[in-house]
Amino acid sequence: MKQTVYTASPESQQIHVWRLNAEGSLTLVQVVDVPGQVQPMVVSPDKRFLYVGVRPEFRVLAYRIAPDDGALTYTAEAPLPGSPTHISTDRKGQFIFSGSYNAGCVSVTRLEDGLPRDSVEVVEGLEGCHSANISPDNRTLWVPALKQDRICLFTLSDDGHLAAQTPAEITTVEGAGPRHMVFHPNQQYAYVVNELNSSVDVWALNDPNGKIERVQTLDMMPSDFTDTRWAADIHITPDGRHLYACDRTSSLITIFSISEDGSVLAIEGFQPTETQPRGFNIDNSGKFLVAAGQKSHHIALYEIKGEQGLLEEKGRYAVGQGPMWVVVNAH
Ligand SMILES: O=C1O[C@H](COP(=O)(O)O)[C@@H](O)[C@H](O)[C@H]1O
Repeated sequence: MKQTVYTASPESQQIHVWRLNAEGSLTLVQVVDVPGQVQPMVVSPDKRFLYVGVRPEFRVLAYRIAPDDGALTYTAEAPLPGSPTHISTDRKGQFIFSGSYNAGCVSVTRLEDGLPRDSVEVVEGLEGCHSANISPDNRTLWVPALKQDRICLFTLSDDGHLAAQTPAEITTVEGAGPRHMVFHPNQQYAYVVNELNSSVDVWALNDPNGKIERVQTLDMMPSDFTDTRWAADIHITPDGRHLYACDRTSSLITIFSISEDGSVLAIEGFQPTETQPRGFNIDNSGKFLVAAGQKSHHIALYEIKGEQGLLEEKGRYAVGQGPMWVVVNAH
């Protein structure tokens, strides 16, 4: 399996393309100058395209991915209704979802043969909208509205429209600020990182009547941490055994183990990382983690080790200015 790491650096308007070598190192393949401040990125389910959200002219750009070395070629673009804070796709590669924190909306852009075309839906009134996450069955879009302490639930129709479900939302504790999330591979649990109180919620999805219940809330900070909490990103290993979440003030990655059934998290340790880690990701084999330091202008590569999933640093690399998003593609 070949793997490519993409990092987005909005301040220098660049995407760095890296080959991830099996022994745990990165080799620079390409530096792409992007026509705008590049922030969120996602690879299409068929691995042919990288979609990136840019500003100040709000657009999604599509880059074709070279199958041999992962290099990018600009191919197409489409406008977005607000500054793209988060970009994702549905699981069939028919739609792009973009959440906008500043515009308080989520939008759906139709894809045609992998290329972004027209906008088919915009839902407003989602204050501090921070991500859009399609469920494993491709039916429900989970949209955290950070400033409203709620995660809105929409049914995705075949033509890309979003209909509020009943109930239309789940709520966190007051002041939590739900931001990013991941699903367990067994499809029974979701894990949400809350920005404003640096906690992680475990949501159970296995109720026979479809009720979504919060079954655990964990403080992700060390017990002696007293500074401002400012969590950012969360990722899970493909085998569902380890979960990681980062906090920007402390520049720590919290390492969690996950119980066999996915229902219980336990903190295994804290990994100091690059300054102000706003984005990180895990490779497709579950062996490596790459974290971006928005203030260090470097990325760090870690090997995920042992039963506890602790992180061992393998190297750090200069990227562009203000790196804040990491994607890993297997091809
Ligand atoms: O993480 C955060 O994100 C929001 C939105 O970011 P943007 O890059 O889409 O403008 C930001 O305003 C907030 O302060 C920050 O904590």
